[in-house]
This record gives sequence, structure tokens and C-alpha cells, in this order.
Amino acid sequence: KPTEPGSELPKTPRNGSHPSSSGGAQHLPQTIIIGVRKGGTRALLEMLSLHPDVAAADNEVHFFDWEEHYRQGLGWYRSQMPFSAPHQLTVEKTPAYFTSPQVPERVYRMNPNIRLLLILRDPAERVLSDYTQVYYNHLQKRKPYPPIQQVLLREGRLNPDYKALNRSLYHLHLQRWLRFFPLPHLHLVDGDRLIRDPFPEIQKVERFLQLSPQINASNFYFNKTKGFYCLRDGGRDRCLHESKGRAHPQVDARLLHRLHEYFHEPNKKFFELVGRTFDWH
Ligand SMILES: Nc1ncnc2c1ncn2[C@@H]1O[C@H](COP(=O)(O)OS(=O)(=O)O)[C@@H](OP(=O)(O)O)[C@H]1O
Repeated sequence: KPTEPGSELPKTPRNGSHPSSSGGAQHLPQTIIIGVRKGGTRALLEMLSLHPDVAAADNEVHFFDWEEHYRQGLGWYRSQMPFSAPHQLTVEKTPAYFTSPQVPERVYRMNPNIRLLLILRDPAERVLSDYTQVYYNHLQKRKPYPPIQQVLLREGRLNPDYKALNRSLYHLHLQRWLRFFPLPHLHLVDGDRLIRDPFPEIQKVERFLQLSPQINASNFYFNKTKGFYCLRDGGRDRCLHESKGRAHPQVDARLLHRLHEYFHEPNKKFFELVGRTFDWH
């Protein structure tokens, strides 16, 4: 997947994290947004970056999941991080980490005490978002891509080999992480709530990361044209890239119902694993 630009407007340099002005150093991340793909990982990273004590890597680094990167070692990983001041937390987001089997152990070996952020969305909606992303990637390359019904169904049944379905089986992926990290090391962000009302979700993240409460409600404003919240940072307004918040395909009501049913049991298992529920279909 091509690395997306962070936002439509260039960012204001963060306190002490701008290489030319601060002369700070690069550090391995103390926290990572591990996924889920299409969960709202970019929004979460950008919102967290409003905090002056956070220095975020602009691009997805894909260190733990791409062999050609992992082979280059932690020195290479560090070199991908932003310059930051000693009081700042370094963070990167690579949504593929959550579903890549080899990643939890690799992250553990780097730092068993790292704090992990996982943003999740209604699994069925996430599938539609995932499909939409792949559809547009094909469109850009002028390649055809089948309609949603065709990728979802095989011989009249939901096709379990469709990768987007598998990525939404959150309990399977989380189980792998829990073999290495106890639950309190992981903070779950409700991606559906982050869309509707981002500030309370971001306040919880501030608390989890033990950051002083510096992000304010006034850092967010609802942009009617975009239909999403955008950010206000030092008087500058910015929305996420236009590839975020695209319309999803219309799915026949019966198929949608089947999709919701498909996730019913897996969701229950996930809720049991994490000891809380989410407002999913
Ligand atoms: N404020 C704001 N503005 C725009 N978009 C927002 C926002 N908050 C959350 N989202 C949702 O983020 C979804 C994309 O998730 P990711 O950034 O994790 O996608 S990716 O995996 O990195 O491609 C994206 O999914 P789609 O709506 O399917 O495009 C958005 O719904």
C-alpha cells in the first residue's frame, strides 16, 4: 500500500521536535499505534501529535512487518524516527503490525514495557472501509476491481479467505499480542467514537500515556463539507487527507446482515478477552 501523506496542510513544527530548530535526537518509539488497518490510525496519530510532548513519525515505518526493514536492525528503525527533545514521547503508526503474526514477539524483544495503542472500529464497517481502500488503489492504477458482493461471497457463502474479513477477527490477532504483553500495556481506542466525538477518546490516550492534559476540545472542530472532525493547531486548521472518509459501497441489506452475523461470535470472544464491550453490530 502506498504511504499516505499525513494531512492536507504542512504541520506546524512541534515544540522541540523540529530538527533544524531543536538539535534534538532520534529515539526508538516509547509507544506504537499497532492498528487496526482502517481503524482510524492516522486520525489518532495526528490528534496525539497536537500534544507538545509527542513527536510522531510522519510515515508508516513498517519495521517489524517488512523483512527488508527488520533485517536492517534497530539502528535503522531509530533513524526513521523524528527528532525530539528528551521530554517528548516518540510514536509511530503502522496499522499492519496488529495482524502480522511475527510482530508481537519482535516488538517485545525491542521493549517488553512498551505501551501499545490499538484503535478498532466496527468489524463489518472496517471490512467495507478496507474494500474501499483497495478499490481506489486499483482505480488509481486503472485496474479493474470486482464489486463488493463478489469479493465477499464464494459459492453463496461469505468467503473466509477474503483477507479483509480475516483482519476484522480481532480476537485472533489480539491473542497473539497477549502472549507477549499483558492487557494493561495495551490501550484500546474506540475508532467509531473517535469519528463522532474525538476529544474524550484522546483524553483517555493522554491519561494512558501519562501525558499532562494539554489537548483541548478547542483543538477539534467539525467540518461539515468533509463530514469529519478536523484539527486546529496553533490557529492553523487541518483535515486528514481526502483518502480518509470516503463513501463506502452500498451493500444489500441481507448481505450486510450476514456480515454482522459473521462477526457476532468473534466479537463476543474479543469482548471476553479485553473485559469490555464495544457498540458494534
Ligand atoms: N477526523 C477524521 N477525518 C477523517 N477520517 C477519520 C477521522 N477520524 C477517523 N477517521 C477514519 O479513519 C479511517 C482510516 O483509518 P486509517 O487511518 O487507520 O487507515 S489506514 O489503515 O492507515 O489506511 C477512515 O475510514 P474511511 O471512512 O473508510 O475512509 C475514517 O473513517
